[in-house]
Amino acid sequence: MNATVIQVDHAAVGYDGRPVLRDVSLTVTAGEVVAVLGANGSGKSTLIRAVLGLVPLSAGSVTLFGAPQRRFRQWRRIGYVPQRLGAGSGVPATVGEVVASGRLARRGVLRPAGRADREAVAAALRAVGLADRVGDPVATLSGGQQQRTLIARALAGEPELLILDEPTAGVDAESQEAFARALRGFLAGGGTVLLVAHELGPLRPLISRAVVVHEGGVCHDGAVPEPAGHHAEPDHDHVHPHCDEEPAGLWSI
Ligand SMILES: Nc1ncnc2c1ncn2[C@@H]1O[C@H](COP(=O)(O)OP(=O)(O)OP(=O)(O)O)[C@@H](O)[C@H]1O
Repeated sequence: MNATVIQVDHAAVGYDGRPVLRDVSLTVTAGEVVAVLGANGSGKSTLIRAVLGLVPLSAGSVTLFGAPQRRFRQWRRIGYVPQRLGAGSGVPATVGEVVASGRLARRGVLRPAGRADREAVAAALRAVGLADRVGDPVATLSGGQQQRTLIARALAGEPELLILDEPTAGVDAESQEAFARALRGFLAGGGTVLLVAHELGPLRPLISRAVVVHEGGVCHDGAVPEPAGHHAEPDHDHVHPHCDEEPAGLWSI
């Protein structure tokens, strides 16, 4: 059996005392691609922030690579792509600089970039199809290309686990395909993925398991729900996860 990469046991999270997640348990093993699905505001981002220790648990526990999260120090084993940078973040950095920043945790800020760093940055840019944009300011890229830049930054750190918050939301078809290709390469190298998604699109065949969050709890953990009803056309791949005990219709996401 593959090693456990993420284990969440009976976790509860709240903001300012308001509960958002309650009694959530989740296991991700090496080589899996687990998609977290659910309606807006159901707590998907909160769940992955809790896995990363970016929000504290009010109950339960998180284990990363077999270590209790509060004692875990090997953060370079994890690449994180947060939800989209707001438009006009004002960052004048070039694509190459942003991707190179993904090497910092590996090389230490004070050591100059070496050949391995440069090669990792070049490989990550090729993986997302942006090698020809290396010198361009990030602000001049489309939203989808900016998202690919953030994915390349995470890949450049050569992580074992990628955690992605809606990597394809509002991203054009070309960027979605580029992302699916990059993910395939990452998986072929033995990587593990936890991602939040609304539309699976070209990612669908890569997903090994879906976890559906509803009203702060996990109501489904298993096969990827099929697109339903009039959304079933091939070009419309919204996911409509249902839970047995819930009436249909509550689930549109
Ligand atoms: N930093 C915060 N402070 C206070 N409340 C928050 C914070 N972040 C999220 N929330 C609230 O927690 C709930 C869950 O939010 P979360 O972002 O986890 O949902 P989500 O499922 O990822 O939603 P979406 O699909 O819209 O991204 C929402 O009601 C949200 O308003």
